Amino acid sequence: MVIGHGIDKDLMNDILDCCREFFDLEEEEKSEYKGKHMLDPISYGASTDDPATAVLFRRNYLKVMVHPEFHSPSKPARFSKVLAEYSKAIRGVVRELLGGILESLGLESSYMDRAFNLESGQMLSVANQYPPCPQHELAMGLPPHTDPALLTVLIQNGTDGLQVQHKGKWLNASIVPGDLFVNINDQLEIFTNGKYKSVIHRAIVNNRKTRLSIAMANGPSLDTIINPAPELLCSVSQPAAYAGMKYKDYLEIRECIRLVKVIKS
Ligand SMILES: O=C(O)CCC(=O)C(=O)O
Ligand SMILES: [Fe+2]
Repeated sequence: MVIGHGIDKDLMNDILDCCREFFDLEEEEKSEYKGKHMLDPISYGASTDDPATAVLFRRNYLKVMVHPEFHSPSKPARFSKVLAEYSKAIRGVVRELLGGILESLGLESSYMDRAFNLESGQMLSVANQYPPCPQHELAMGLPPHTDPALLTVLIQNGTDGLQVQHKGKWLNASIVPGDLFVNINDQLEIFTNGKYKSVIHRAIVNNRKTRLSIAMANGPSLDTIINPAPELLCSVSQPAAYAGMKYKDYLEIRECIRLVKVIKS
């Protein structure tokens, strides 16, 4: 949890309101964004659209690429302005956090631009809406997963539902409005050669209130290959435990694995 991050609370409430207003639009207005490919600049969808997730999962989502190119749905009217401002603020916090993480490993914070190409890094805004579900104990919002990027920064509308796996147990993440919940992602696990682990998490649903969360996923640029940092390796005691690949290929392989699961189910 990150507090004292300096992001205006009104801005956090505004972006949550904009996402809620987007989900409240008529279905025809949202349908132009129905996603086809995971690298579409804007994609809107529901777990019920996908045969693999239709029965068990209850989630609507809106994914928007906000960096290095900025995109935004045209409605609600102020969405674009608020999303641009919020993305910029999150990028600032992420730079600070990554700098601290690199220093904690004895590395220079300038690694961020050399190794991650953060200046042209891919940033994806993922808004998740989980409507109340009468049989909530039989359903789920999002299945257990790790996020593929470097760091994800999440906020929510005051209703909990995120769970994090720790020592084999699911722990509820209670997120205070105004705080930022930050997860380590796969590319950072690779870079640190497993010293920092990508966090396994999932979202559960409730039978009372709609939950809204916004996860800002901050990755390297799509062409970057992240390898374990040579400074953290020793050929005898700490050999590289991961093989790097282009971030774009990594994302595509993950998507293929997901689709294979859909076909098999
Ligand atoms: O809604 C949540 O709390 C989790 C969202 C999430 O894990 C994601 O968007 O990757
Ligand atoms: Fe996630």
